[in-house]
Amino acid sequence: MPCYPVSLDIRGRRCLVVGGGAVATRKVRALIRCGARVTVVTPAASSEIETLAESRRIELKARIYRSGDMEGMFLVFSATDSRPVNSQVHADACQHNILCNIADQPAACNFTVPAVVRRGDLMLTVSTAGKSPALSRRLRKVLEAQFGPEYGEALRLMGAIRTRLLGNGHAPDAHRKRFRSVLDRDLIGLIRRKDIGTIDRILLEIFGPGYTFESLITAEADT
Ligand SMILES: C[C@@]1(CC(=O)O)c2cc3[nH]c(cc4nc(cc5[nH]c(cc(n2)[C@H]1CCC(=O)O)[C@@](C)(CC(=O)O)[C@@H]5CCC(=O)O)C(CC(=O)O)=C4CCC(=O)O)c(CCC(=O)O)c3CC(=O)O
Ligand SMILES: NC(=O)C1=CN([C@@H]2O[C@H](COP(=O)(O)OP(=O)(O)OC[C@H]3O[C@@H](n4cnc5c(N)ncnc54)[C@H](O)[C@@H]3O)[C@@H](O)[C@H]2O)C=CC1
Repeated sequence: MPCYPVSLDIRGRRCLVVGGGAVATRKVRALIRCGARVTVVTPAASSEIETLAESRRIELKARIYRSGDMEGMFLVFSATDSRPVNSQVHADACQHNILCNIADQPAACNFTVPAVVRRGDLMLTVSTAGKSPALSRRLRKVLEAQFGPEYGEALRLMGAIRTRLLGNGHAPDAHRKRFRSVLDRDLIGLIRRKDIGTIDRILLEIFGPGYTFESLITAEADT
């Protein structure tokens, strides 16, 4: 059965990470970057987890896992080196209906974590449904080489144009055509070459006065 892809907004949500080794640390790093409220439960933590706890960016419970740790969690990750502990976390998460990721048991995961390339708010992900993380990593590197920072900037520009157009009313058919034509005019290449003069001429032609690269790009902050 294929996996269902989603992009989760986890800002302010409580997430539990059981374990404090290399895999747990990778999960913690990704979670706090996306604004989650992270609790780590582990008797032995990596220095990165220790530092995050000291600066109060995460909560650290320096002990072995207990079923009660699951209470009130939005997502749960188990990355201990003990299969029975990981299985217990899985059983507890199932009982509480909480989505869980179990590091050593892809088949028991409700969700797996893909390899990620970020360019501003643009996110490219690779998943192999747990079959080959090495292949995910390899494809991530291919994507990284192919999609440079210009894609992040293009997204910022397209987002700003869209916000402004939608602010003036909905007209999906007309908007779709205009968005396609700006992309058809090699917007990405023009941004890569920093040819702002040509971009502004194209924007004027397609969207009319007031749509300049500089004004749009400064209006749109990455989230
Ligand atoms: C199922 C999943 C569960 C989950 O964690 O969500 C899972 C499970 C396991 N990983 C294992 C090993 C490795 N994991 C990596 C790397 C990554 N693993 C990631 C995700 C996932 N790993 C999920 C599936 C994602 C998918 O569908 O592809 C990435 C993409 C994202 C991230 O973790 O941040 C990140 C790359 C980030 C990047 O570089 O961009 C490497 C590569 C390396 O380090 O060079 C190796 C060694 C090479 C190899 O084994 O392939 C083992 C075996 C342990 C053992 O041998 O016993 C298991 C357990 C098992 O399979 O039993
Ligand atoms: N999903 C993935 O991307 C990968 C998964 N793995 C799997 O993930 C597991 C963890 O890998 P590493 O982080 O390298 O291991 P590690 O040995 O560095 O860390 C294990 C951690 O689990 C903690 N732990 C042990 N018992 C515990 C308990 N009862 N409660 C709470 N914490 C406990 C330990 O204190 C330690 O911090 C491995 O068993 C491996 O099979 C390995 C590589 C990649």
